[in-house]
Amino acid sequence: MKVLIATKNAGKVKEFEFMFAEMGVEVSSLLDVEDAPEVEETGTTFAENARLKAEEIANLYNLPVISDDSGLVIDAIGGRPGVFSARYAGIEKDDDKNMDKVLDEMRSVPEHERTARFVCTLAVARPGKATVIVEGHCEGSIAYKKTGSHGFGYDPIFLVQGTSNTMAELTKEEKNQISHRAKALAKLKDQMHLLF
Ligand SMILES: O=P(O)(O)OP(=O)(O)OP(=O)(O)OC[C@H]1O[C@@H](n2cnc3c(O)ncnc32)[C@H](O)[C@@H]1O
Ligand SMILES: [Mg+2]
Repeated sequence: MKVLIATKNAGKVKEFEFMFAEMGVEVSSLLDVEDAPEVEETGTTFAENARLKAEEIANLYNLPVISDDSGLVIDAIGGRPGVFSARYAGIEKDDDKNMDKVLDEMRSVPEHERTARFVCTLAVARPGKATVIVEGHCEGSIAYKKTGSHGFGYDPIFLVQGTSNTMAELTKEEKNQISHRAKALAKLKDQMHLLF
């Protein structure tokens, strides 16, 4: 069994490969597809963007697909970067620049006001059928500096709630136990038949 994930983010692909392997399912992504389109993320919510990405790719290749729209929501700055997480510091999707921008905006925010969460919205789209959308959250707070080298995106500045570790200090096994992406995928577990 194989499922197409409608994403070009290599960090997401690795996590899906790991989580789907436990279910005996192989994963491919738009990184394996020549000339895959760049779907414009014009939505104002994770769910709208997840739907846009999944439906465009499902209709184009006439296959069931899963898309992932995710990001970091920080309370002290009005929920930013939110749906702009990938391109917060510019269109070139530079994780380091994105984190630097967040750290800079959060420099004078005291510890108890640094609460944040990762959100992951997954959409399952099938040609000619209704799209299914699920969401997972992972609570935490924003560190004052980057620590750790695992994971991707904002992981080095995200302190996991109830620990003194950033998400980037966790092993992939640990992250995939508690992450927003793992929680969202768990909600799809009894709907896997939609994909095959
Ligand atoms: O749209 P696709 O092709 O899937 O890839 P993308 O990188 O553009 O993905 P999004 O539009 O969903 O943007 C989400 C951004 O949020 C961040 N992000 C999402 N999940 C994360 C995670 O588990 N850890 C750290 N950062 C994460 C990361 O910077 C992503 O680029
Ligand atoms: Mg994107």
